[in-house]
Amino acid sequence: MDKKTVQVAAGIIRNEFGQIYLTQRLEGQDFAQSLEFPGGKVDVNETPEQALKRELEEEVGIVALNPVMFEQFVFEYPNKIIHFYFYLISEWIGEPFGREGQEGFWIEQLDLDESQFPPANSKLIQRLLAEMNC
Ligand SMILES: Nc1nc2c([nH]c(=O)n2[C@H]2C[C@H](O)[C@@H](COP(=O)(O)OP(=O)(O)OP(=O)(O)O)O2)c(=O)[nH]1
Ligand SMILES: [Mg+2]
Repeated sequence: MDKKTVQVAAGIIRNEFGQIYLTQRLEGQDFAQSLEFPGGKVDVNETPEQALKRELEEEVGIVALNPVMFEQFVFEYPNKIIHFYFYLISEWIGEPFGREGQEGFWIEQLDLDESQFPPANSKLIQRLLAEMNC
């Protein structure tokens, strides 16, 4: 059977101190306990940016302002293919929190650790780390 392809939009929420807001995936979700950039699947009739804004309200309770496309890529998992849209969010309304009961916290960009994320995130994490080393 062909693998299904889904689109996922997620936000790299970065504050004025250069810290990034991460959440931890919940038990029962795929990649449970992995860290993630908040976000989720793009619904039908939705653009990735609309999905991003909806997911960030639902998951971490913020209204994202002026999201900037950071990276898009396709990653093939054993059971599905995901087209990712990662946006950088530097402006928002509200204070992010784990609105669905998940853990959430701020981390220094330099302290990102790809081993704590799902495999699809590796290159993105490397890019964010490299930004800090130039
Ligand atoms: N949000 C997010 N998802 C990621 C990241 N890395 C990664 O591989 N994923 C995968 C995990 C999931 O298979 C998929 C995102 O789907 P999701 O479970 O967040 O979707 P959703 O919020 O719409 O949740 P649901 O309603 O389907 O439960 O992308 C990431 O950094 N952020
Ligand atoms: Mg999600």
